[in-house]
Order: sequence, then structure tokens, then C-alpha cells
Amino acid sequence: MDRIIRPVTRQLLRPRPRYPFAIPRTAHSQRLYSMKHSAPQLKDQSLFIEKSYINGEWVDAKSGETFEVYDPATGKLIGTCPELDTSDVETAIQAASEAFPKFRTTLGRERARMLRRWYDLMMENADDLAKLITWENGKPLADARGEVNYAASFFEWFSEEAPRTYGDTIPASVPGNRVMTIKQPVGVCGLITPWNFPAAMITRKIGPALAAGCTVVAKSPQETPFTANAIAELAHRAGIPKGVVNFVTSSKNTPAVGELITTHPEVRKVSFTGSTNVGRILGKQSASTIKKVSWELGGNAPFIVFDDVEDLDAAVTGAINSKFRSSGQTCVCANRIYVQDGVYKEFAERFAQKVKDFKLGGGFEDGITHGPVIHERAVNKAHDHVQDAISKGAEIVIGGQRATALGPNFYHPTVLTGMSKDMLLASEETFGPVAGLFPFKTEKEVVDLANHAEVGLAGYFFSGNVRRIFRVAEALEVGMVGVNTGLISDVASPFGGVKQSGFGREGSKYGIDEFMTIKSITFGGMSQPLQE
Ligand SMILES: NC(=O)c1ccc[n+]([C@@H]2O[C@H](COP(=O)([O-])OP(=O)(O)OC[C@H]3O[C@@H](n4cnc5c(N)ncnc54)[C@H](O)[C@@H]3O)[C@@H](O)[C@H]2O)c1
Ligand SMILES: O=CCCC(=O)O
Repeated sequence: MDRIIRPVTRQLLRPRPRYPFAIPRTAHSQRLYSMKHSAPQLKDQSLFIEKSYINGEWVDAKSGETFEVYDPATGKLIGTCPELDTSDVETAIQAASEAFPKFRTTLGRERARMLRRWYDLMMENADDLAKLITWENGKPLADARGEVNYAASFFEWFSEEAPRTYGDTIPASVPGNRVMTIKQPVGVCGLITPWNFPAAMITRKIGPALAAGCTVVAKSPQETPFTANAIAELAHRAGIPKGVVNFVTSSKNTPAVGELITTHPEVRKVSFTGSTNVGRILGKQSASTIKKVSWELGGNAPFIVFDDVEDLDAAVTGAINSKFRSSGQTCVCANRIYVQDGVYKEFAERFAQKVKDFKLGGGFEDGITHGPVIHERAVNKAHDHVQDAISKGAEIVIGGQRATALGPNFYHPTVLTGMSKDMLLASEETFGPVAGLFPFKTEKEVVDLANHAEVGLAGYFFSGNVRRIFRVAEALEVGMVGVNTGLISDVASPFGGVKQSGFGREGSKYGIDEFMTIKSITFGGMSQPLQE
């Protein structure tokens, strides 16, 4: 893959894709971008932006400080982004706050059109967005393309929800009263998201926020700010009014920026996706001003295969999809794979065979099925889980080592058998390409094991018995269950967890409610007789 930026002059001469109305362009897109780094060849190189987006402008940190972002596959510098501090983010919050009174009064239909334009622009620029995702996150290009579709689907979906934020009329229990409710936008929202889905985690929050009539300050992850910035540029081109969406970047200042967002009185809602530990900190901070909050936190998903599975190959494929998607770095990845005694051996053989066929490498290389993990700490965590399991009696079927020849962030996809509940992998989210297969005997035993976790995001099982399907789906302590499938992510389906995986639901018909409040209006003296 040619990863050298085209000569700037050719870029400027090239006709730009036009949207069927005048696209406002930022100063950024006129300027010559830096030639100092190698980069994938984007069709529209002006989507690669080393700035933050505040009040409709691309800006630097007032301090002039920046932080560096590296390609996890090659270790090469991608570029730099502004190291915003609290005074910069205060400006973003003020911009969102000033934009709110006007934006909240726009018609749902107008907001629908804005979101639809943003969706269309994401789809028009899908190849470039996918390249940016692969570049800074490492996932294979085909997966990145899938993420762009998924991410854009939240704008499409919530463009359809925006005009339909209905209230109720409610029969009062007080004589003469009439009660109705209206739904109103909660206000300025602070959104904080992780690197594992550089596009989708952001759009899953901004889509419903804007549909509801809120304005936002989104803090993008320090590992993957460039995808977020490209999405911000598309917001600009889609005509989202200035101040309505603000994208801020920070690395070492993140805790201070997070504290500002979660304690600022003008911010009325915080929605965070990330680890349970950071969620706990943000939760405490948000309590200071009693914000409305949504927490999409860590998982440790059980994946159960019962002896009565109808199609063992489908269960193997489901487990592969669930475990190894994004090299094991999704919050809904299977972390503990429980297989009943009667099919354990056969399942393990077929599962390991599929993993042998994986091709590990840089996400831009042809034929690659799995890329690097995000950084060396992630490799170390995966390896620690493997070493811990081996020291407690597990066996390596395949993998179990760093793939050092490819680079420091690569780990061989690994399958372990003979797992037991005292191993680290049973209680901690690995967030890496390590599959541990745990044998079990009974339904009761496995449901107890599955529920023996502080978190409860997703759970999966394969069974051909309809009574068992209902029993187990209802008994699992998780927010999302996959029955005879390993893939549950869908804009139409409510996404979220229970226990220490957090609360709130994203996507679906429920997602917009996280950004609205219900106001009841009671009318008194309404039961007079008809006038003669
Ligand atoms: N439930 C979900 O929908 C979901 C989705 C994706 C990822 N996750 C979870 O996210 C974790 C992986 O992502 P991660 O390692 O980037 O998580 P993380 O919690 O370290 O970071 C997530 C985001 O929070 C920011 N952050 C970190 N410390 C902060 C602070 N003190 N104040 C404000 N912001 C702060 C980071 O910059 C990043 O943008 C996993 O646990 C995974 O399960 C959950
Ligand atoms: O990593 C968490 C989100 C994954 C998804 O939405 O499928």
C-alpha cells in the first residue's frame, strides 16, 4: 500500500467531491497540510487534521502544546494534536452553552436533515475514514470500513428519531386536572469515548444528542483523535451550526479536562464509554453537580456452548467473531468461553483450526485478518493472562507469544484449553486476542460461573432447546444477550450493561431518551360543564 502523501499541488488541483449545496469549508481545509509524516493516501487529504474543533473553527491549544499520535502497527508518528487544557475546554463548553438556546428550538425535522447530511458525508468519505481508523487504531481496513458503516448508521437512525420525540397525555388522578408531558433536550453534553471504535463510539453519542436538540463537547481519545477530527470536519461541511458540536483533544491533560467536563455547571449530561475504573472517577465527579449520566463501561462476556447446540460450526464461528473482533478489543468480546463436556473436545479442535488460519499483520496489508493491539501495555496484559493461566494448569493450543517480528504491539492469536475459575482471565477483561476455553457440566453451574463477575455487559450462548434458551437468556446478569450468534451490535438494538458495566442505553429507540428530560405539565380547573 502506498502510504506516502500525494504532492500537495496535485491535491489542490484535484476536483473535490461536492455535496449538492454549498459546503462551508474551514480554514484548515484550505491550508497545506504538513509533509513531515508518512500517511495513507486519502482521497481528500484535508480530512487529516491536527487541530481541535471549537465553535466552528479549527484551533490550537492556547499554550501551543501538542501531543503525538503513533501508528500502532509501525510505531511511526502519525501526527500531533493540540494538548488542550482546562481554559481551552472552558471555551468549548461556553461555545456549546451559547449555541444551545437557539439549537434547542430548531424543529426535529431540521435536526433530522442535518444528521442526514452528516450521514451522507460519512458514507461519501467512507474510504478515507476507514483509512484513518486503520492508521491510528490498527484494525484491518475491511473491519475499519465496517466500523464506518456502523458509525454512520447512528446518524441515519437518529435523524429518523429526531422528529418523533413524543410526549404523553396522562389521565390525572386529581379531579379537574389534565396532565401532559413533553420531552426536552437536557442541555450541553460532555462526551468521552475510547480508541477501540474511533468513529462509532462518538457517533453513537452525538447522533442522539443532536437529535434531541442538545449541544456537545466531545473529548476524543488521545490514541485516535484523527478519525474524530475528520468526522468533525464533515459536521462543518454538513452545516451543523457553530458551537453545536465541539471536538476537543488532550493527552496528559485528560484527567483535568475530564474533571472540568464532569463538574462544570453548564454541562448537564455526561456520557462516557471506557473502562469501569475511569467510569468510577467520572461518576464521583459528576455527582458534584448532579448531572444526568450514562456509563458504558467494561465487560467480561461469557460465551456458552451447550451440548444441545444444533450447529457446532455455527457456534465456533460465533465464538471466533465474538472473541477476535478487533483483536479482542471490544467491550462485548467473549472473554470466557464455556463449553459443555460433551462437545468440548470437538469444539476446541475446530476453534483452534480457525484461529490457525488467521493472518496477523498491519491493517493496510492485503489478506490480513487481524492487526496489532493498541499499545504495548495491551500486549503485556494479554501475555500476563496467558502466563497466569499456564501457571495454573491451562494448555496452549496455539499462540501464547508476542509476535515480536511484526512489532511490539502484535500478539499471536491464542487458544488455551483446560481453563479454570481461579485464573485471571476468568475474572478480568483481557481486551486482547486470547481465548480461554472453560469446560463445564451443568446449566446451573455455567450460569453461576457466568454471573460470577462484577460486570455484566454482554453474554452469548448456543443451544437448540427453546426452553433452555428462555431460561438462560433471562438468568444471565448482562445487558445484552446473543442467542446462537456472536455478533449483537446493531443500531436498532439497545446497547448497554448492568452491574459495574454501567447503565444507560445507546442506539435503538431508547438512545435519545438519555439526552432528554421529561417535563410534566398539569392543567387545573379543566372539568367545568359545557357552556350553554
Ligand atoms: N460499554 C461499552 O459500550 C464500551 C465500549 C467500548 C469500550 N469499553 C471499555 O473501554 C475500555 C477500553 O478503553 P480505554 O482503555 O480507552 O478506556 P479508558 O477508560 O482508559 O479511556 C476511555 C476514555 O476516557 C478518557 N479518560 C481516561 N482517564 C480519564 C479521566 N480521568 N478523566 C476523563 N477522561 C479520561 C480517555 O482519554 C479515553 O478517551 C474497556 O474496558 C472496554 O470494555 C466499553
Ligand atoms: O467496544 C464496544 C462497542 C462495540 C460495539 O458497539 O459493537
